[in-house]
Amino acid sequence: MGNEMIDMQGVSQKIGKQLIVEPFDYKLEQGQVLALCGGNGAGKSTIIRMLVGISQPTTGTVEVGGVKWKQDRKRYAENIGYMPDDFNFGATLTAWETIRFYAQLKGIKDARALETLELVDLAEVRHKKVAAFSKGMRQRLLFAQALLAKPALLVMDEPTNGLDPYWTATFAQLVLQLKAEGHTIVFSTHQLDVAAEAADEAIFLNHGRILSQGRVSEYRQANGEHGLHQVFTQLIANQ
Ligand SMILES: Nc1ncnc2c1ncn2[C@@H]1O[C@H](COP(=O)(O)OP(=O)(O)OP(=O)(O)O)[C@@H](O)[C@H]1O
Repeated sequence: MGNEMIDMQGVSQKIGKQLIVEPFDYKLEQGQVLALCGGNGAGKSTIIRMLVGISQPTTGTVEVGGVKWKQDRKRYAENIGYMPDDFNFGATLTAWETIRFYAQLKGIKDARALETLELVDLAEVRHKKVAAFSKGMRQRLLFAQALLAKPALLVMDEPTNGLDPYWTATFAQLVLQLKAEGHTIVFSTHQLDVAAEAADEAIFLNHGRILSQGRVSEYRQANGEHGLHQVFTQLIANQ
């Protein structure tokens, strides 16, 4: 048996009569970074929701850290930190009150809560209300929330959405830093340059179908500097 953090076998998702994600198999080893790449409505969030256990696949099985959701939901969830897309924190709370709320839910000490805010450069503004935060600052708070418990698997849906160029580049660096600390990371993105910089593997999706999956280094080797853009454009053109 390999050292897999994620093992998805025969996974698909149907909503009503519509096949949202076609059946696929995928394994990701511990300590690796995966980027889910695809346009609007490709199925990225649907795969992420199945991975974190918010929704169950119509067919197939998902294992995280050797645990199936149905076997042991608590242990399954304990492995995962999740940054959803499109999430609004309670706007009446300050950033500090917000992160402490999530920390206390998980039995995490204040020192760690502060450390995560420092990591996303929000410690100094932590006593400001989240209502006064920009979209990018809220994204960074959401990122901090996902990191609180130092999860073995960090799953992020469109994490760079709303981030300025500085924070987009910083995000890629943070992913590499977290990888070096041993985390396994999955994130979805429209930004192929972020995928190229931070990911070891990429999955290209379109209309719920995986068109290609492979090592970023191999895509780069085969297609040069603009490897991922080239692959994506060709895959869509060949559809
Ligand atoms: N609850 C639902 N009911 C019906 N259709 C759904 C539902 N959830 C998702 N879909 C459809 O499934 C498809 C995939 O959606 P999904 O949100 O996974 O895409 P995505 O790749 O994350 O897109 P985006 O980049 O726009 O966020 C879309 O066509 C969407 O309309």
